[in-house]
Amino acid sequence: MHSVDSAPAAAVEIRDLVKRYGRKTAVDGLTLTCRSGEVTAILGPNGAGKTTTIEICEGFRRPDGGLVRVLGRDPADPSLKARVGVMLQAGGVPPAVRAGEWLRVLSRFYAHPLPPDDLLELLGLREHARTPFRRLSGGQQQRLSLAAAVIGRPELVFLDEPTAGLDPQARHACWNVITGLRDAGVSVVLTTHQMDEAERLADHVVIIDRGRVVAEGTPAELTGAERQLRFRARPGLNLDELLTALPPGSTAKESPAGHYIIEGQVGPQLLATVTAWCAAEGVTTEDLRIERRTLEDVFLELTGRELR
Ligand SMILES: Nc1ncnc2c1ncn2[C@@H]1O[C@H](COP(=O)(O)OP(=O)(O)OP(=O)(O)O)[C@@H](O)[C@H]1O
Repeated sequence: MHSVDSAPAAAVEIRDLVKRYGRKTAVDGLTLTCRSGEVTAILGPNGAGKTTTIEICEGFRRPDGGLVRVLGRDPADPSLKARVGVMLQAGGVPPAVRAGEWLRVLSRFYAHPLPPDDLLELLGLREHARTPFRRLSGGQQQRLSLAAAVIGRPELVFLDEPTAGLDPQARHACWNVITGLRDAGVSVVLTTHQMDEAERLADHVVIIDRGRVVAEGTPAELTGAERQLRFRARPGLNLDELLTALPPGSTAKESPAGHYIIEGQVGPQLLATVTAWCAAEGVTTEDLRIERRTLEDVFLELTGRELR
């Protein structure tokens, strides 16, 4: 029996979401689930519909179609305010307010806030506690926004490109805060177009392109455990012929044009066979390497385009 009061199985449930801006369809039938207690990364190139999707979940935009449930409720439900953390862009902070003061003010709205000083320390902002918001650098303002999103110990946090433009040290500080949230059982939904961020942080990765989900899974599921041989060469190589030279069970594909991927028992023997075949065909290879697939590769293979 389904009870209305039971805890939702999913932190966020999105079904057949559609959002149009005039004639432009930004989100085009998107379906995804963000599980409770997990970090879900929504990964996609510029304009894929990530921000639109997340702003609909935050209750800032209304969808044109489909269903969105956040902690089992409509995103506009006012009771979500105390339970959901949102990382706002700089706009929400009074320019003259000092960083530490801002966190202290916000913390008073919550029953069990995180200590503001701990957050400043974690995010490398301790020396800037007395700096007015307008005097903080862009990256410092961004970290303060992250602190503001999590200070109320929310059950769920939405982070739209939380580390875009940060230097490596600040990025790591943000990653630590995000993994700390997950360890504390908080559900995190973040958008990114940085592969390493998704691979590093996410339990579940949803790759979107042109407003639709093109693939999803754990980073390991998406990239596969297998190693592969990759190289670039002129487009249109006769892969059927190459396959006859390779051990049974090997696969070879060209995706996109001029980019070749061989999978199977990837080792010295396979490498030698491929290079010998290319030499016999008069094919010059570039960038020949054996490696695990990255999310970047997955995206390129799925869409034929680079992620950035
Ligand atoms: N307010 C708006 N009015 C008109 N078009 C919009 C508006 N907001 C977004 N779009 C368009 O909708 C599409 C999806 O935009 P969105 O910002 O959701 O993508 P994104 O994946 O977050 O991209 P980015 O990584 O660049 O932030 C884009 O083509 C964008 O130009």
